[in-house]
Amino acid sequence: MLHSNLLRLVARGSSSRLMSTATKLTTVEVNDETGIATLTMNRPPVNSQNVQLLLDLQASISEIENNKSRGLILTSAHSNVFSAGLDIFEMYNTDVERLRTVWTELQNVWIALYGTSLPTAAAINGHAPAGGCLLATACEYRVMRPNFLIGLNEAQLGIIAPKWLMSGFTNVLPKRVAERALTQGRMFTTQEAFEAGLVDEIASSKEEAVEKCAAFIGSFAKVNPLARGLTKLQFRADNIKEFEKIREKDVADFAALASSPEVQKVMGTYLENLKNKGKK
Ligand SMILES: CC/C=C\CC/C=C/CC(=O)SCCNC(=O)CCNC(=O)[C@H](O)C(C)(C)COP(=O)(O)OP(=O)(O)OC[C@H]1O[C@@H](n2cnc3c(N)ncnc32)[C@H](O)[C@@H]1OP(=O)(O)O
Repeated sequence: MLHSNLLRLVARGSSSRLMSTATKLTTVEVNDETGIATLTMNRPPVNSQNVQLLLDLQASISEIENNKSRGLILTSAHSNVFSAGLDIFEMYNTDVERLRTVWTELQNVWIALYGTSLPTAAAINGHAPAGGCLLATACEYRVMRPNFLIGLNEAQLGIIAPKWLMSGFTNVLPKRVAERALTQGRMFTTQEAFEAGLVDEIASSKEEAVEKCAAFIGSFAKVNPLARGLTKLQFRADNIKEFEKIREKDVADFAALASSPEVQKVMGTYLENLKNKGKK
């Protein structure tokens, strides 16, 4: 009953409050009737994850946890990109300390999202490569618009994704599909992602994606939130424990790898290709 009431309210497009926007790069809006918070990334043009966006995401997740929201929907303010992953410009031609900060803040966002007891869902309204896919797979449910791409393409960039970064991905895909995709650095189309189980539903618009995410969160309306949250965290405990054991070494390993001349060269070429793409 509660669940169907919730769905009706969602469908009617009930009013919502814009909470503190934390900063300029994310906003949090709580639907007054459903109590579900929508966290929107807004760093034009592609929500590439620089340190500021990563810090703002953490602040917004904490805000949502503290304001008694019933769940969190992550989405993007842009029409064709959910998030382009880490800001490669911020990692290119920089010092080791900056690289350590970038990676530490990426870890912090991931653990905040993966490890929250709140119900979480991603309304993937555009491309979601690398760090974009990481955020989407840290959530419990994914709804994606058609004709976009999602995946962990690190292998194509000459980078080995650490285990924690793969864990959301490997949790939702059969092992052999995940292994092949990760070793190929494969980007899935929306349809392929749906067929493989990487996304749960396809929606024709962002609004529909957000509604479907809200319906997923609404499906827990009759479940005790404490029992739900603790059950979720038991499922995730092994990944979280393993991550906590290696997190400092992982920062050092990333900074050493990303600052190496070979990887800096790959980044330079990659950035050049991205810039030239726009001129073609
Ligand atoms: C080499 C990396 C080495 C180490 C890092 C290890 C860590 C890995 C985790 C990561 O997250 S790495 C990031 C990986 N991300 C990607 O490979 C995505 C690259 N971007 C794209 O494929 C496309 O931009 C897109 C599919 C996301 C969107 O395509 P479209 O809508 O056609 O936009 P444009 O390609 O024209 O891009 C617009 C604008 O944005 C800039 N940009 C795109 N992605 C990034 C990024 N990740 N970091 C910084 N900047 C990015 C792009 O250069 C364009 O800039 P203009 O100034 O030319 O407008």
